[in-house]
Amino acid sequence: MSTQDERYAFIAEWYDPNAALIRRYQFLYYPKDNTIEMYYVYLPLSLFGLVYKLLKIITLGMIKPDSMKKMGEILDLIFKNGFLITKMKKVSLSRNEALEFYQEHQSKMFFNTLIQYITSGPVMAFELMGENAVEKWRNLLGPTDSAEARSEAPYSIRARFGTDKTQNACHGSDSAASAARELEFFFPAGSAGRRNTAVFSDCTCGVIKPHAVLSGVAGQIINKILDTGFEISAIAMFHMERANAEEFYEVYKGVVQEYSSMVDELTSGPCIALEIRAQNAHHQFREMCGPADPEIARHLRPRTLRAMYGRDKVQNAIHCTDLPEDALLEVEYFFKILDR
Ligand SMILES: Nc1ncnc2c1ncn2[C@@H]1O[C@H](COP(=O)(O)OP(=O)(O)OP(=O)(O)O)[C@@H](O)[C@H]1O
Repeated sequence: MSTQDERYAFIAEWYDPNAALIRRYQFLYYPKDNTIEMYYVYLPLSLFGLVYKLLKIITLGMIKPDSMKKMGEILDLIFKNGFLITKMKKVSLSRNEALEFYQEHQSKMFFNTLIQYITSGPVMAFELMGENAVEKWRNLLGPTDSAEARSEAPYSIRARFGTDKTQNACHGSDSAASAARELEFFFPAGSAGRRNTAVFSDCTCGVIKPHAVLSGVAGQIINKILDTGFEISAIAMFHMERANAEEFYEVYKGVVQEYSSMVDELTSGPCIALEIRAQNAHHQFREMCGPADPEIARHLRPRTLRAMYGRDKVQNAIHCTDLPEDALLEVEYFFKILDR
């Protein structure tokens, strides 16, 4: 081949969060005129499913009722162990939903106890992505029995947060096939899935921004919010469309210079929306977030979330509702309108 005909071919993969699949592209680079060509490599959905299964790169994780108060620490461990969380939602399972989810255990002696336990309070389901995710997540969980976990795998999640054989902190799919079924149970393709747990009263809205989620500090932020005594009554991950982000930030349009950059940031990756409850939630939570500019926050209020996790006025770690009268509207925007 002459240098005139020379070309370099690359396969690039991009995880499309809206479609929840990996899109594959072929790039061709032609040195003779410095041009590129790009082709979308089409694989039917079923084949993508197969690829997922073969590579075992996604799995379902769930924080069980006994460990929901440790949600922040558990999420932090997940990020530190190199997983990507691509979907997440706090839900309350009804008895029928629990029976369906744990159908494979219906003949077991412990079945009734298990159903009672898993419906005793809200749980948090999440999709985890990473190399060999099914096995890696099960290893991080440790043995089923928390006591055994403490002696055999002392750094595992069940050793650290579990109580006994039933109350063992977290669940993980046991195979790629179970992962596919369980992910479909919580996050069915083409619909919002299980109902979120928002209560829409005495609340305010918090949104952990994409830069903070992508840099792996969302667990620490959630931990601090819980430690301060706020209730996180609803939580879900969103991948915002531009039109939605513009609508959400509508009140800042023409008022705040950074409006367009704020929209860019909110659409740059996954964000985590929270319904925060407390007495005087709006005021208290704003106090905890601190001044909008992290530089100012670091000088004046160094223990606030923006001082600790913010980078600049746009990437300031967390959004909190400005005006008390907008608090419920913002919570409704995420948990009634976007998560229908
Ligand atoms: N012997 C038991 N006594 C009481 N509860 C049990 C017992 N064995 C299992 N369980 C409960 O049932 C769940 C499902 O049991 P399974 O055998 O699938 O364990 P696992 O695969 O380690 O856990 P999980 O499916 O939740 O990830 C356990 O996580 C635990 O909550």
